[in-house]
Amino acid sequence: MTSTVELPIWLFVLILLFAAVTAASHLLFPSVRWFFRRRMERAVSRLNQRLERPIEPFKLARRHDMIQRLMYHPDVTQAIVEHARKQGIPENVAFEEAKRYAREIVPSFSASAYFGIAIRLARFISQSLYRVRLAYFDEIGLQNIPKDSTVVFVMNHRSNMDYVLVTYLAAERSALAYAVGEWARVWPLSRLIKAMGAYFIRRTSRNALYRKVLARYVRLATDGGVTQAMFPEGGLSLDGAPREPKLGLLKYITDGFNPDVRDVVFVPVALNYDRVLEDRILLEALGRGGKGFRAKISVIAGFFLKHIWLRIRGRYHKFGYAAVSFGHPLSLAEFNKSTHIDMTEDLARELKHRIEDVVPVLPVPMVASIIEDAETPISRAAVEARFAGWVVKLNDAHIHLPRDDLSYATEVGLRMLIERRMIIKKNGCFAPNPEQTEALAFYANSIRHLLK
Ligand SMILES: CCCCCCCCCCCCCCCC(=O)SCCNC(=O)CCNC(=O)[C@H](O)C(C)(C)COP(=O)(O)OP(=O)(O)OC[C@H]1O[C@@H](n2cnc3c(N)ncnc32)[C@H](O)[C@@H]1OP(=O)(O)O
Repeated sequence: MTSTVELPIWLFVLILLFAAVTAASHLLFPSVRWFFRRRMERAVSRLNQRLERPIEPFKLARRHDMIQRLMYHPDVTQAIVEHARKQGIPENVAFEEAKRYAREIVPSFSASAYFGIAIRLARFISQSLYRVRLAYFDEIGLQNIPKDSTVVFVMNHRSNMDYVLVTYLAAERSALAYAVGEWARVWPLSRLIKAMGAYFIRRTSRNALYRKVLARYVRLATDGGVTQAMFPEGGLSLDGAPREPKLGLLKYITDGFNPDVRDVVFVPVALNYDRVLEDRILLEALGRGGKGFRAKISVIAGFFLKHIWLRIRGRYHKFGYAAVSFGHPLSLAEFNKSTHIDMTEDLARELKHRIEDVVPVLPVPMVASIIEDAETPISRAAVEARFAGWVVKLNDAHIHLPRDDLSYATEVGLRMLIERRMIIKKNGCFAPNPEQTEALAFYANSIRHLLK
């Protein structure tokens, strides 16, 4: 063993390199990974002390383990066999296909990314664009949600600001795992969204294997107590009115629901705005028969650059009020006790009802509906009088009157609608701008269901 070996330098260097890589992968990397995991666990346990709903161990599980759990679940294994038979492909090929779906769906939550970056960014963006208000908050209902239940926030979808606002407003309570459509599955956005703990879903996928993997993941996350957030409408409202709910995710949550394991509590969330950032783009899509929501990067960049320039020149105004309501929670265990022909459908209808009930009534939507309903041009005093009338009639609804001042609220509504040329002023009276009737309707439609 003591004899010397003569080696060419390049071979000696190669041997050294292999030794270094082996040492790193077997010694250094695992200890670095252990170090960072310990650090993350300490950070999370500190976080959990202040969160109302602590981050669940399920969410912190290693992504690889979660994918394995999904892949070897009997339901998924059976779906793989069926898929292979139907497609006439070998089972290992079907297995790899299912694994691809699992990798696409399963997030890799990072508490530091969520609480360190996203929450701060969400607060900054929300407060710099809007006067953010909490319209209605069922304090007692939310406080009485059992700690061991799984909470699912179900919300209406009016703008991409929805999840920014709700993430910011729910920050003290918990980290929300959103169900995100395929539109966001572009690198690097997809990595960021997975780090937020959100999971990707495909809409209109007719692939039974994919849907089985998705259904199983939703089941695992729900049994794991993960606080979730979803938009049952399945997409942004194009005309401003609430859309019919899609049933898939709700079905995946109710299928196999066992109240003895863990209750599921749905929290209805309703959002409304004096100005929806994407309103023109949504109306364009509506004009194209709802096909394709086209938000060009150049348009978005131009929009923000214009407002940064206005801010530099001190002429920037926020986009009015943005309000969020947290409605009366629904316990699935309780809901399950009453008889249902189609539980999922009944559940979807009840949640839609609870969301719509608490949609915040803001100055612009209210003034827009008053002017849209007026047969003839209407004076400012008449607008204010009708506004006052609705405040009385809608005693259950959540009318946000800035400064608790009806006259000021009327002023805000009229000013913003004039500035955006959705209404015109002639001889002291206000009327819809004939070229902007859809835009005016877009805001009126958000509360139309309350003005019945
Ligand atoms: C800057 C700072 C930022 C800070 C921020 C931080 C965090 C930020 C994270 C990002 C956050 C982004 C947030 C994005 C927000 C969106 O992307 S919203 C759009 C995506 N979300 C959704 O679509 C949710 C609602 N959609 C669904 O539930 C849909 O059903 C699904 C699951 C997508 C599937 O849709 P689909 O393919 O059209 O199929 P669908 O006909 O609805 O039916 C599906 C299932 O429902 C069943 N079903 C249908 N009708 C019935 C019935 N009556 N009874 C029972 N079952 C039924 C069907 O049988 C089928 O079941 P399976 O055969 O699969 O078992």
